[in-house]
Amino acid sequence: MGSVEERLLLPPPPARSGDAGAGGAKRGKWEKTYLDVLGVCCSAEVALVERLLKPIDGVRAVTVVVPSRTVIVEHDLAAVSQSHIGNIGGADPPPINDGNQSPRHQQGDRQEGGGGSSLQDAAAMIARNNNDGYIAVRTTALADNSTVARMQRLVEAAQNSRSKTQRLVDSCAKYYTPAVVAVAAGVALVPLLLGPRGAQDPKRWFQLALVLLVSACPCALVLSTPVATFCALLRAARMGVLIKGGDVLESLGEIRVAAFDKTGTITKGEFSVHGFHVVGDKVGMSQLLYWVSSIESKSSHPMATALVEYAQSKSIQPEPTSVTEFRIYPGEGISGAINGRQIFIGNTRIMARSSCYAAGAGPEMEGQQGASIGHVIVDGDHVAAFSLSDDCRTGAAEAIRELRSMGIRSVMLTGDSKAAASRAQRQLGGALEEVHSELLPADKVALVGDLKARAGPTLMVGDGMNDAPALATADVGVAMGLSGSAAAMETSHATLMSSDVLRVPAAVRLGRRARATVAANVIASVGAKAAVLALAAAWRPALWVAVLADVGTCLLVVLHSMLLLWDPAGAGWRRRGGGGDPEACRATARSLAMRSQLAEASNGAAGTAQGRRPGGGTKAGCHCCRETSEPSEHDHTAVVVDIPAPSAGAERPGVVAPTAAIGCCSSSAREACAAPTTVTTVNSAPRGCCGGIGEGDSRENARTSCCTDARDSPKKAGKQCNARCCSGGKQDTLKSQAQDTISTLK
Ligand SMILES: Nc1ncnc2c1ncn2[C@@H]1O[C@H](COP(=O)(O)OP(=O)(O)OP(=O)(O)O)[C@@H](O)[C@H]1O
Ligand SMILES: [Zn+2]
Repeated sequence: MGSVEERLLLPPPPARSGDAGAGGAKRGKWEKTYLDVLGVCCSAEVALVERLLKPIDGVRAVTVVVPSRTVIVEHDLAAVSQSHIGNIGGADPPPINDGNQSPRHQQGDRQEGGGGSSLQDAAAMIARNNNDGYIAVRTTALADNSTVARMQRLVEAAQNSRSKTQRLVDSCAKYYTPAVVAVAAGVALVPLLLGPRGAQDPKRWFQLALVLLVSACPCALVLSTPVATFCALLRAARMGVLIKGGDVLESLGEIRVAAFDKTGTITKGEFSVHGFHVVGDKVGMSQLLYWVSSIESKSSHPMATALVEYAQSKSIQPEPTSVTEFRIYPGEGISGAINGRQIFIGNTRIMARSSCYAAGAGPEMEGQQGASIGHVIVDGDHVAAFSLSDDCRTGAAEAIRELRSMGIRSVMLTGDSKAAASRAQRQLGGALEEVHSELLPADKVALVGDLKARAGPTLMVGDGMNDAPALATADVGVAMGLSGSAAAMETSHATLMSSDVLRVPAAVRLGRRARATVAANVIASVGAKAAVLALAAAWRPALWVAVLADVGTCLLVVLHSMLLLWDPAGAGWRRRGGGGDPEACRATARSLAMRSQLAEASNGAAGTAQGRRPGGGTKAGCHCCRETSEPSEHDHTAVVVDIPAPSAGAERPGVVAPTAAIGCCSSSAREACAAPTTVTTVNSAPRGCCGGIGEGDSRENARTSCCTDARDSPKKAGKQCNARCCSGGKQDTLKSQAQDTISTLK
């Protein structure tokens, strides 16, 4: 515990994203301070954090959210300052702010965070980009009222409610050892208590006490859960599912209901536009497509991509820079101002928001069975309607049927229209047991809560930012890692590293196997000890039998847990670096490349994008599967970013550049890689992807054979390059996830 305490008290490196920070949110007389404390990595440390913070005068409540490594301290600002709390909690002192945003936002969002540089740096930069001008800033709402902040609160509430059971378990555990020692001492002292008659055989009682102490040694019992969990997490990672911890695995095994988001989860999220019709004669088609595509190019919604492409197919080029006042209305659509016009695009809800009450979609849209209908409102006038649709993913129906065969109900929760939801249900052959449509993010949360109450432990699979609160509310939230939003990945408890929804039943099955393994381990370890004790009490206490049973059950538990690595589907024991699952490997590579792309997009990468194949993905080969992965038809997001090598000495060890990234073993980038290519650091790269690379900590360069044909050994190929095989994003949870994967794959 001492070392944990040290870690918690150590101020984290200021430049690292997500390590530490503090900020506050005013709650009347009381202040809430949020600390991102790197040291909190398991629930065992919750009690320690509470012990550190609760005794402070003026602190009313301390909540530790383990998954996000956040400590929320409610305190009286007059009695104890934020910086005092921050210092004790191990975070940088909180900066002065109006107290509206949690600092746990990642680097790009950390204006108020304790990262130490964002707000100052930003001001200096703006003052440099505007020497001769001036900047007018108008604040229209408190950050506390923003959608992101609201979602964050929903997420937080969901995560807080989960840690209570864990606390109960933790508080029981701390009484075990003292209790055993006390009982053993009692047994040893029995002869004294019994008086002269009992003292005849004090040696026997003493031996019995020793046997009790050895038998009570909970080695096998303690190993029974973590070893099984470790093996199951490794197995999950190999099949392309990143699970954020053993408790998630446990919950996976209990799932009774699976709720699926539609767009991007059950369906591909690749819309095609069926029709785009101008309503009235106020605006021409070209003008309209220009406005719509320019505004949509700022949105990450799958419909936006389709509308932009539709405009481009009509030779209209969007100009996102001409759009101002861009806003997203989750579950409704988007809005923006362009050429002095206020434009709203979305479903019927957005019409109400824009004070436009059109009679209907228009006769052109009639007969568009099962399509999603969208509307365009310009300065309060309904000027266009469009229809689009997308299709279910391959394997979605099979996944749902498989879940049903396991006794799990499947439900759809979608923000899309009833018609679009019914269309998906028809494509699935009516496999879903319930379909709920036209839901806002809060509706999804309520429905997940309802499913939990009436049907039992619930799993939610989703991809969008609008799914994040529901993912957090579910017993297990699973994000679509390949195409999903950062918010969904950040909030979820597990991430699918491919678009293959069949991994969902596979993960649940693994969760069940892990639970059964743990149960058998517990029974074996407790049973063996009970047998030894019974033998000792009934016959004679033999210390060697107790020791043998102790070591034997430990071995048994470990070997039994390792069976989880066995793939019952027939692939057997998969070795790292040879014969891995090509699809999982390929998917991991794609997803990590995608994350690096996201990181690049948000921060502005210092690098050049190479190997980008619009609509075709990147040819990627990974050592873990020893195969060169051909892109599938869905590999749209794959990207390879090679960072040119800096001049000698330019590399700065310890400088974290989370945006710097390269794709996984790109063959197409071979030439570029033949020249030394250096990635200074990748703080979340699951190095196992390329098998055998990446010794040392995450800041070191790895010399790998990434750029050579994946089938060739590094020596045979004769070319080596300094390269990180795969890079991840900058989120802290993703980082820890990746680090978990690295250690498991190691
Ligand atoms: N960028 C956009 N352009 C046009 N319409 C949009 C946009 N974003 C959202 N909408 C409208 O809002 C509706 C709800 O969006 P939301 O993101 O909540 O759910 P969804 O993606 O359609 O479905 P799901 O919840 O299954 O992922 C969409 O069906 C669409 O009609
Ligand atoms: Zn979705």
